[in-house]
Amino acid sequence: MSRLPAGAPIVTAAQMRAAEEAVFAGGATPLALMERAGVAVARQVARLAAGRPILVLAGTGGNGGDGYAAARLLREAGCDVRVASLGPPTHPAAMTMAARWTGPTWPLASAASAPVVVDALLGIGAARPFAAEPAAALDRLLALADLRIAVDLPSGRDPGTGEGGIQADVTIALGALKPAHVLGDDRAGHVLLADLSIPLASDWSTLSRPTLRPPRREATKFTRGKLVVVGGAMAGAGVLAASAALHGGAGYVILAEPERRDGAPHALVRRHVADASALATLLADDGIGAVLVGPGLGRDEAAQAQLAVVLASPHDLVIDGDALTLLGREVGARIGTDRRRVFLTPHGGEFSRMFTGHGSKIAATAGAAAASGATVIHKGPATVIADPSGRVQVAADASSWLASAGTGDVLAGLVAARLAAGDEHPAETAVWLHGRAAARVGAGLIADAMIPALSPLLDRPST
Ligand SMILES: NC(=O)C1=CN([C@@H]2O[C@H](COP(=O)(O)OP(=O)(O)OC[C@H]3O[C@@H](n4cnc5c(N)ncnc54)[C@H](O)[C@@H]3O)[C@@H](O)[C@H]2O)[C@@H](O)CC1
Ligand SMILES: [K+]
Repeated sequence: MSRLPAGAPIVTAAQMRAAEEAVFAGGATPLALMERAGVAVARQVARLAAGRPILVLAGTGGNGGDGYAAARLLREAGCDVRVASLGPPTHPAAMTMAARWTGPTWPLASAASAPVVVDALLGIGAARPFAAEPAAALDRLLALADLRIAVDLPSGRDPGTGEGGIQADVTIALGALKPAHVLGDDRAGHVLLADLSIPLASDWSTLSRPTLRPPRREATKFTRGKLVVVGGAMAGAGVLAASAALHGGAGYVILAEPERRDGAPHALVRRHVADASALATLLADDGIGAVLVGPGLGRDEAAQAQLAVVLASPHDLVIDGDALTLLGREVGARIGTDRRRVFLTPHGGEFSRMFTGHGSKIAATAGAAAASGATVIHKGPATVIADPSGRVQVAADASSWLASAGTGDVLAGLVAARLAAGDEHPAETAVWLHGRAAARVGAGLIADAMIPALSPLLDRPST
């Protein structure tokens, strides 16, 4: 997935149409807006085609209209352009754009291939799968192309969920990103955002770049963020989370472990906590900024007892891994968010054990945050962060090498560190640091290697 613009709004197809209507109410015509789309598409296609012949596949609706407009502009600019048409346009502005196109036009079924194919068949109005004949012609033309550029969406892709659709190398999102540009598989290819000057308001956006500041001059190790990580049966998970917390900005990290253990990092304060009552004693400390429970916790009775103690404490919490599975459907009832902030960091499986999500991953995560009162960091190829107020940020361009054991422990440790340190947006900062650290480590990353990559990011937030 490409590097998407930071902090860019993400809108549903319905919101996009409403925003367009507002532009029309303000005096712009649908034809003028379609021309803007055509200009944006033609500019990108000319750049990417670099002189190669171009075949524009034009549908019958607004998406096809964008295609006819782009084809005309490309031809005027001297490019070798042909159009393959799905049929006569039915959309009024598209009819005008088709009439203004005077270059060579073929029916889709009999069109000759070209090295650059521009897919302007279906956008946000895709209503059903293609019939057999256009589907076969499309497959043939796409297979023979060197470069496939989708206008607004790869045709057939569900704008809300990112499911289905043709395979594109580049997708030019028109006016705003839709969920399909950040969710689903990588069939949208490299996503470019074309600004059509359409005013938009949305609670959903791509992840913003965080504001990272060094500790205040008067900071002490305790005021910088005192964090307790509740370790469990799998010792490594707790160490990874606690190490990430130390490198991610917490001033004082205690790892509470069921057995006496030693080892690096030596900055980590290790406490032997034999049972739940010892944990309760450790947590009876007002100076604690946050508690992380879950990484390597296990799911046995001892783990249940530890989790109950953590939930009974008054501290802000990050709940991850096994602890999420232990909470299951009871999560909302058990976490109690009226006196504190709670962050849940599920992957897809853990999410579905807690919540009965509806709709796209964005909608389901927003629903889970509203229902539980917690901020939900729903991990995966696209990590969706939803807080209970309805605000959603999506990190969709993280390295696929992150699909590796222990990277979740690192993320949980980072969220907890930022929470303990008083970061206003701990989840967003943590996900950003996590993604950038993975990018720095690169191919073949292992979770341990991410940890030393974190500190330089705190120092140079713009990298
Ligand atoms: N978002 C924006 O601000 C703008 C959007 N425009 C374009 O307009 C598009 C939306 O236009 P529409 O609402 O007309 O929708 P589309 O053009 O995406 O699709 C609707 C058309 O395709 C046909 N169709 C649907 N499924 C089909 C199938 N399986 N096989 C064959 N035909 C099928 C429908 O009968 C209809 O004619 C956007 O995606 C974008 O490309 C631009 O023109 C202007 C600005
Ligand atoms: K398209």
